Amino acid sequence: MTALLTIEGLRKQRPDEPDRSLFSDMTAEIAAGDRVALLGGSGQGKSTLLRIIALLEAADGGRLLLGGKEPRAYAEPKEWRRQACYVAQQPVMLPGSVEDNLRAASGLHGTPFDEALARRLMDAVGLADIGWRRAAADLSGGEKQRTALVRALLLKPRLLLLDEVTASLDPGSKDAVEALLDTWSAREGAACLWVTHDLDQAERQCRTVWFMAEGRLLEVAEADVFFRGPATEQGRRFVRPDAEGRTAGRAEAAADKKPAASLGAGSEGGARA
Ligand SMILES: Nc1ncnc2c1ncn2[C@@H]1O[C@H](COP(=O)(O)OP(=O)(O)OP(=O)(O)O)[C@@H](O)[C@H]1O
Repeated sequence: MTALLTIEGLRKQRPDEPDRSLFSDMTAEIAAGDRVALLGGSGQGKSTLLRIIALLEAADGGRLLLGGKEPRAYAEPKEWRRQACYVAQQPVMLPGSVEDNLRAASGLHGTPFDEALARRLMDAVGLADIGWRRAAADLSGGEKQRTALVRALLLKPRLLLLDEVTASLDPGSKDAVEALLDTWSAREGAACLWVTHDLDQAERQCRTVWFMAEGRLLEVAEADVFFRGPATEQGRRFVRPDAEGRTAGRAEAAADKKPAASLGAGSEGGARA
């Protein structure tokens, strides 16, 4: 079966030092509906890789295929980006109101705006009471982050590129977003590629880990195998258990499984084949 996303020998030079690679020889695949955590220390190029996959930045070598097709086989980059949607850590709100932002995707792609779904999604991320006429620029960082996520989900992408999407959220909102993405991924068959520094979140949300270190994809492993014992010394140092067996990135209270989000009646309508 054709992978949803294939990256082959991807290479990126460092923006500040073009003679040195940021990463090279990145080869991996994501299947439809898969959930992958892209882990690694700060500055490895995780966000850069997500942005390359979303065609927001160019690679310096290698190939990308989405649904078995290269970017040039798509009529326009926006058609690729609708299917492989990047959700930024620092979300950019478009000028105008919350509603303008929620309607942006349908405006761009000429598809009808599903207001009922937008309301259910805003409810699921804890923004049921936010006024849609409010200026989007005035929202708090966490409100912007959740609005940007809902805006992305309304596109019904096949691949969500999630760049630390819960980083500005309080614990309750973070749980709500995780529960929504759980439900959404199962219901829509959307694959998720998570960049997160929260190892508990990675373990809860993902079946597969891609571990980046030393400018390469050093390990691709099932998440439970990786978290039980990384295959490389670099991986073991990254996971680094303390005396109680926890790792540096783990929040103590976060080990419990979170309840699934309810999207209410009618949200099955957009399920993909
Ligand atoms: N536009 C840019 N100009 C100059 N340097 C950049 C630019 N974008 C990224 N970099 C550099 O490229 C490297 C990789 O950045 P990137 O944000 O992709 O790493 P990361 O693994 O996501 O890091 P973190 O975990 O800290 O978010 C960093 O050294 C960063 O400073």
